[in-house]
Amino acid sequence: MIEISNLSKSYNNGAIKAVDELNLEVKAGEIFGFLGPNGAGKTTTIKMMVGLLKPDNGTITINGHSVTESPLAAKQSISFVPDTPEVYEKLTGIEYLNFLGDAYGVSGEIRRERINALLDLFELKGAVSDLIQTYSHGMRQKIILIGALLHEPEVFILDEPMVGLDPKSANNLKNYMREHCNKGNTVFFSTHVLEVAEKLCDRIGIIHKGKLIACGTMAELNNLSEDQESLEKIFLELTNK
Ligand SMILES: Nc1ncnc2c1ncn2[C@@H]1O[C@H](COP(=O)(O)OP(=O)(O)OP(=O)(O)O)[C@@H](O)[C@H]1O
Repeated sequence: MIEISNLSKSYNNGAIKAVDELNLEVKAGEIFGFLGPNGAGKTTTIKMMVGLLKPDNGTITINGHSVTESPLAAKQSISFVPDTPEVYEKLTGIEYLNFLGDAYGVSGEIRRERINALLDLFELKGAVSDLIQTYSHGMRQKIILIGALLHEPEVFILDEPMVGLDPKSANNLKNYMREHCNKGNTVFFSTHVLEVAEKLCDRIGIIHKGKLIACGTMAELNNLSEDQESLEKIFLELTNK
């Protein structure tokens, strides 16, 4: 469960208000899609949620733990997939996964089983002994996803996760997200792919110029728009105001 209250963040000594008094709640068992135009404040919000940026104001609580007051407890239940697949290039895929298994305390048979299943799911088994520096963009994205899923996070946070994935892997990831939430976990992800958000998410939030301008189920968002045709139409109407 994620609770965000009055969250704000500025850059350049206040000249750029990236996130402005954001309030948001995502319940256990929900897939939440975070949408917004370029520069709206999605990545800044996500970086504060995972403890990579300090908020100017407001609070973020993950499964009851404040990200700023109890960062270790909060981070233990999070996995984060950033929008740029930067990863230790001098490790092989399997060395990287074992490193994360050690960091998150996933050991023995469970580690082996999960790594095998996830490598099969994302079709990366053939490359797992190669150095990550030889991986393509999509392969790097996949090894980061596998590493992030290794400890079966209660709260799975992803910044534009479909970018660089081939259609089959993207589909496998979407199915995984749904199964993960069906077990009572939470998924929060940002995307520009409105079709994915419309089909996959239980609820959607739209951020524009740092402010949450809409939030709800597709049915609730439909009620905010004169043109109830598609999420694309609703998004364009709301963010053009
Ligand atoms: N390190 C930084 N220093 C100064 N300004 C920044 C910094 N990072 C982001 N910004 C600004 O903050 C605002 C929000 O940026 P952010 O990256 O959070 O948007 P976003 O919604 O993730 O955009 P995109 O969809 O393009 O990835 C933008 O105006 C951006 O220029």
